[in-house]
Amino acid sequence: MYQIKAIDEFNLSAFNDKTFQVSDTNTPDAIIVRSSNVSDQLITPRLLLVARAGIGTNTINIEACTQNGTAVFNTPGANANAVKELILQALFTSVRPLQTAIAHTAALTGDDLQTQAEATRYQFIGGELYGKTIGIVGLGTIGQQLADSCYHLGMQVVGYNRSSKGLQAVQQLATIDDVLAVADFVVLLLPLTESTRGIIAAKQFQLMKKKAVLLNFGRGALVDDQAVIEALNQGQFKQYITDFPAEALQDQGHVVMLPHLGGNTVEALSKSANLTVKNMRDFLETGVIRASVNFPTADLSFSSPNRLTVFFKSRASLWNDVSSILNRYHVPILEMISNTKGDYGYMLVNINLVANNVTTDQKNQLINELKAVTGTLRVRILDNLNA
Ligand SMILES: NC(=O)C1=CN([C@@H]2O[C@H](COP(=O)(O)OP(=O)(O)OC[C@H]3O[C@@H](n4cnc5c(N)ncnc54)[C@H](O)[C@@H]3O)[C@@H](O)[C@H]2O)C=CC1
Ligand SMILES: O=C(O)C(=O)COP(=O)(O)O
Repeated sequence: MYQIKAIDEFNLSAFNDKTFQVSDTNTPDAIIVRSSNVSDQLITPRLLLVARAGIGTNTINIEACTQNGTAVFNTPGANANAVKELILQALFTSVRPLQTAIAHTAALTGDDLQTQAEATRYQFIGGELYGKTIGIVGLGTIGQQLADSCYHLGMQVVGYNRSSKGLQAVQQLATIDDVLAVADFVVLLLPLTESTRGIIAAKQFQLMKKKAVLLNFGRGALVDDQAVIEALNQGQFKQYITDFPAEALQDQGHVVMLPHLGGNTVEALSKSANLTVKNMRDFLETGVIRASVNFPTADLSFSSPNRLTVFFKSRASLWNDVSSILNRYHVPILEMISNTKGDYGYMLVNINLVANNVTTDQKNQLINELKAVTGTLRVRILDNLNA
């Protein structure tokens, strides 16, 4: 029975069956998590997978997981529309003073509210997004969806991504600095990695238009908060809207903080949770990987009573070593698939232990011999639950 540990709040009813047990153990087989930190202490030899319901994996030590033979999953695209809509809402709110206008209207007293409201509405003259330039830094799933929406709103859309995307709605510029120099609104939608940490700092603010608004929906640490405060104080740009609150930014003028709301819609949470459960079940029960952060894709129909799965650091004669061990145990290979991702590989091998009279002891010996093959990082033999 697989022990599943949930680090954040989840509805785990999908895991209450004979195969899975939700548990508070510190040595789980699988972890399900949102944005919380996954402590390295949980990456034990027993840990088969970490499933991130969401996209950002900066709170998971991916390298340690890979070396431990632990697959890491996330849910690409599941919350993209939610984030896009929140950014649009933030953009609209940044050009029309809606909150103050609503508060002002609510505070009016007397008989003729309409006349009073119209007499004072000049205080709330806003601007339009139409015709303005939006610069999107990070043209992944969210960035592309945002670019399309902004294009259809009549905005000029420029963007930067480390790889060229060939997008119709976006004029892709060569550097982030090029984007900062021309944009009225800059939206950060990068993942947090060693190369993106602090990517927007003092030098970048000097390039921005004085009336520009910076919207950070990627991660707080993409931006140097102290430099934000200084740049705003010096009037180098107009406003910082961030989905990642920080003490340094509290009570600072021209800073708007949201409590990490981007993916927080019923629809996005449900899509992420469903995909997470599917990723986990597929991998634990059949070894199949449709999309993982660190394991290669591998999908093979589980048409045999048993299946061997091996995650390994690629090496020329590894397959020869694995197949000769299977031969020695008289286990024929019925079907197999092997794929690589970077330096690592993953194979699914359909086998039949029952027909070949392999005892439980022999099966355990077989697993130990396979684990001893140079380069193997995780070896599993699965029983076909539908056989
Ligand atoms: N505020 C919120 O609640 C949410 C925030 N996010 C953040 O937004 C990020 C993007 O999300 P998605 O678009 O779904 O992910 P994605 O993986 O589809 O897109 C990321 C894009 O960034 C590009 N990129 C990576 N490193 C780069 C670099 N150094 N320079 C330039 N481009 C680089 C990639 O090529 C890719 O196009 C996530 O990693 C996460 O940190 C995502 C979802 C919700
Ligand atoms: O998917 C992401 O990267 C997000 O930032 C959303 O995270 P959450 O699941 O809302 O904690």
